[in-house]
Amino acid sequence: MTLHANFRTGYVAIIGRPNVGKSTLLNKLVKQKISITSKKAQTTRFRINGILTDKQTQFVFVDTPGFQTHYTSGLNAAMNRVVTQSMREVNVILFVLEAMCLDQRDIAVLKILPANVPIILVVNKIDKLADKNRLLPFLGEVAQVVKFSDIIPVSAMYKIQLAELLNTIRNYLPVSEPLYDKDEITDRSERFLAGEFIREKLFRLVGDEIPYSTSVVIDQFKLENHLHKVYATILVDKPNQKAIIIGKKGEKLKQIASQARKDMELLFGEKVYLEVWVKVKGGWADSESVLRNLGYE
Ligand SMILES: Nc1nc2c(ncn2[C@@H]2O[C@H](COP(=O)(O)OP(=O)(O)OP(=O)(O)O)[C@@H](O)[C@H]2O)c(=O)[nH]1
Repeated sequence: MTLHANFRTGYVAIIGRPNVGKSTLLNKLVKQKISITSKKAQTTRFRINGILTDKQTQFVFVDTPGFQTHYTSGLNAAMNRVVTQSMREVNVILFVLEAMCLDQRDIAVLKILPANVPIILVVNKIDKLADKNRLLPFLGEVAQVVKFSDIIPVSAMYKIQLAELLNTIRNYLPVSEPLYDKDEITDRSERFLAGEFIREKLFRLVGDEIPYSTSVVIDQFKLENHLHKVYATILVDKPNQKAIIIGKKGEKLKQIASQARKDMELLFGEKVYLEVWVKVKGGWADSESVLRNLGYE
């Protein structure tokens, strides 16, 4: 590919409280399912890069975990560290809000944004607005809290104004050659994404109280004659949680594994053999060494 004379490349952080639509936005921008989405809050725990390369620009997106203001376990402290770290290294921050919703949790996130990085306010879910006239006064209210470089209302889900958003982001990226091959969508390994898919199904299919205390570990990930073999363990705190995840006659776990396997096959483009076990591991969310093993810094 011959490079455009003013080709730009840079890092973009997507920040916002849980459930405002950060993962959806990233997925729609990079046009492929990479980050996990769910109706429940806080499904993203890791930093995930999504990469979009067009003729003039390479956007390297950093999807950050839902910033946690309510709980104080070691896990959430680790997650907040990841958020703060990822923000200092980027060229521009997208601060995502849900239209007409500005509360203390959003303000808590706004307070940790670094002063020296441009911030674009992305007001998401405008498709839900029955009365569009209410948007302008709302934007005025938010602009009083922090000075934004730009304000772009969008609907991530319905891809409204995403081209405008990309054009605006581009203005803040330095002229530079691409950092990644143009076909790369994420620098996360397939192994990592396999774990993310299982976690997503847990969030979708298991009752409310369970997922926050669970984690997924990929024990083995190998490719044999075009067959991906994935062996995973879901770690839970208590035996009753294990029973819920497994379900009656193992039905729930079967459903989780089968849906996760289908997503993996789509992404890898090949057949997947998936085995998922559930193990009780008390108190893991507060143990520093377990957190390190799971990939948190
Ligand atoms: N109506 C509407 N719903 C949206 C839009 N964008 C996201 N959603 C929904 O909002 C919910 C949360 O979206 P996510 O993308 O998982 O949110 P998130 O900010 O990444 O959440 P965490 O991972 O918890 O931090 C999901 O049910 C999405 O389908 C949008 O533009 N319009």
